[in-house]
Amino acid sequence: MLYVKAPAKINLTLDVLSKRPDGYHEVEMIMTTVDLADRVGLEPRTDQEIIIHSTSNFVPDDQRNLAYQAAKLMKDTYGIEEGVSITIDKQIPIAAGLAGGSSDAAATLKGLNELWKLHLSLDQIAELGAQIGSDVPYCVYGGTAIARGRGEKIEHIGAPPNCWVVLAKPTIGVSTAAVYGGLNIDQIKHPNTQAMMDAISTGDYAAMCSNLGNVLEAVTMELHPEVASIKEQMKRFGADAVLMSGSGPTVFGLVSNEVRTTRIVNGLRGFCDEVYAVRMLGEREFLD
Ligand SMILES: C[C@](O)(CO)[C@H](O)COP(=O)(O)OP(=O)(O)OC[C@H]1O[C@@H](n2ccc(N)nc2=O)[C@H](O)[C@@H]1O
Ligand SMILES: Nc1ncnc2c1ncn2[C@@H]1O[C@H](COP(=O)(O)OP(=O)(O)OP(=O)(O)O)[C@@H](O)[C@H]1O
Repeated sequence: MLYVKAPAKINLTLDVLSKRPDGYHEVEMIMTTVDLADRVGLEPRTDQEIIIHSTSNFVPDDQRNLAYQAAKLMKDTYGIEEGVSITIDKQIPIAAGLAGGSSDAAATLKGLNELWKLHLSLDQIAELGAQIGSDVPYCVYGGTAIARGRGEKIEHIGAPPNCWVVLAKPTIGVSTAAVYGGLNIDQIKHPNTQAMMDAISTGDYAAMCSNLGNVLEAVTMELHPEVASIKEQMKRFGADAVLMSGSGPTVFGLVSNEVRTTRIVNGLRGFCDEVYAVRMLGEREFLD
């Protein structure tokens, strides 16, 4: 069995620039990987089947699974005459805005590249991944990056200043399509992406905190007021800055010290079932 780590991401910024004729939105967003990860196991099969086993009952075990779609795409593109059993040890909350499914798909593509000895570069794998979902190319590389286009154009940047990240996911799941669909482009309050880039490149933690921003947050909060109340709680318990990740509903808080991190996690446990304290993984070379 070949095991591949599939880490979650958070969005430090998420801006929407325009709506495209193909129905997607032109985005500009800074993402970074955190050390909360699924583990994807790949085992070759002599038949042609792609079989999914997952530790979660809430993840589909058929062609709707993004890991299944990744394996099918790779098999069809390169004419592979064998199958694969894929085991997903699910640790990342589902439909959370943390790119769990996209990361499983990216890990599957990277693992099958080895298992099937395809010798593809990361760039080639990322290009394949874009056919599965907008977040998959970023997940193929991981680390810290600014993504543009519909999310598939990736430019790597340095690691953010070191801190703790508290993640809290309300029990609701969110449909990404519904959130983008609810966005009113004319009323967007754009985050300052350049200021966030500068904060990261100079290692300025306070500036990173004050420049967090996500234009989808207001849309998801309107649909799910729980998101606003978790943000409030997290601030009240002492986070330095709080934001919703991706299309939500997971809220993350940045915290500079460990004692306060523990206090926030313990405080939130009363309000929220899924709470985690994690670190940013920063640069790509620290991922494995
Ligand atoms: C919210 C984010 O997670 C932020 O990283 C991503 O933008 C969404 O990435 P994803 O879940 O991989 O999205 P996809 O599976 O490609 O698209 C799901 C749906 O979201 C909407 N969508 C997605 C990406 C984008 N740039 N514009 C969009 O309008 C579309 O309605 C699309 O049908
Ligand atoms: N391997 C997978 N893991 C989790 N969900 C999956 C997977 N494959 C397909 N799905 C489906 O995708 C939906 C979205 O789940 P996912 O956890 O990827 O959302 P997300 O974290 O919001 O992703 P993103 O941030 O990329 O929008 C789920 O409702 C689930 O039915």
